[in-house]
Amino acid sequence: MADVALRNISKRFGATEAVRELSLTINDGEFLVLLGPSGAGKTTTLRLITGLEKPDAGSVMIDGRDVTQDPPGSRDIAFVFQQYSLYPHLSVYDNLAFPLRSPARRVPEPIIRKRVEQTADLLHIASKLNNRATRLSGGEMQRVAIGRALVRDPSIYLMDEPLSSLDAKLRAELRLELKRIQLELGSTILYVTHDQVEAMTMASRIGVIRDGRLLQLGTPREIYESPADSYVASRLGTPQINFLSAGLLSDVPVPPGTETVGIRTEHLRLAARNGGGMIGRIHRVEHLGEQNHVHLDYKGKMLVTLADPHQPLHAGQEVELHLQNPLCFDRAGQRLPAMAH
Ligand SMILES: Nc1ncnc2c1ncn2[C@@H]1O[C@H](COP(=O)(O)OP(=O)(O)OP(=O)(O)O)[C@@H](O)[C@H]1O
Repeated sequence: MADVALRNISKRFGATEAVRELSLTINDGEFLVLLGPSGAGKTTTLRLITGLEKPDAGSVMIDGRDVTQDPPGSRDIAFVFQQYSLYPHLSVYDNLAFPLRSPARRVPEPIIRKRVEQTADLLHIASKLNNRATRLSGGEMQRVAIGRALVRDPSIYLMDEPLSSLDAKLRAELRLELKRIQLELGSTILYVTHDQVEAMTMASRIGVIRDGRLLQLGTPREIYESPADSYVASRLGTPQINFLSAGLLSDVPVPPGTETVGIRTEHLRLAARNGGGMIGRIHRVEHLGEQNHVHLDYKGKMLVTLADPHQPLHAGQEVELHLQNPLCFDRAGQRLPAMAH
């Protein structure tokens, strides 16, 4: 495995600036997740690393070597796509062996067998090695697709939303497995997704990307607790963070220059009316089993928060809102440091 670095990389397609002056280092053994909406430039970033696209400016470095002008085949990168790209007429075994059988590699058959069997064990598909690739469930196919990357020992694995075509249960299962495998093998992975749960659970660090720009890079905790701006704050957290104009608050100390406060569910406590300043009216309570989503109207603005299912709350009820350390943003949406206590 190796370090991979992008230095000030830009790529334009006609009028679209897909990637703008993006710099990023993926450290050896790191699981870095690029999180961003559709069209943010995630796939283009991966394609620039593989060499399938050439940057207009900037460079790609692998282990300190500038590979910007090198052809894709020489870069020693394994790529897992969104859709499983298996050879349908081949068995699972032959699909897994395929990357090792290229004439350039000349890997002896006994070593291929060993690598394929180890990989199949790792992915819990050892019993399926003789199946035709098409005779597998969606989850098994995607395991084989991931396995085809894992049989090799490249500088880096690039993964483009590899779990997005699976149902929620399989996604959750493979998320855990991918993380386990990455830790076990010490692999370097750059993984792109628009799914915040994948980013939060698997990443060593998350890079939040929008309109081709890297907005913030940090551990999941840093990104969640100390977002650089209101957009980054809105990318993580369920229910989504609520934004309120600072002028609507009463008795909540905020730093000078605060235009908007960001209220996550853990910043908001609902209580029975008892003379407090901020009164909201419950609009709807959604019962989700282990918790309730409470939608409430505060001065004409709808807020959504979580509440304990045992707390007696119902539509039409008036409650007090108690804010604890909400996030504060200036006019431009940049986060302001919290007030000293
Ligand atoms: N070959 C191309 N020709 C023209 N425009 C392109 C090309 N590839 C990407 N783009 C544009 O560049 C921007 C970034 O696209 P990219 O595929 O990198 O986004 P993404 O973050 O991977 O999105 P998604 O999550 O939908 O895959 C988009 O506006 C897209 O339309």
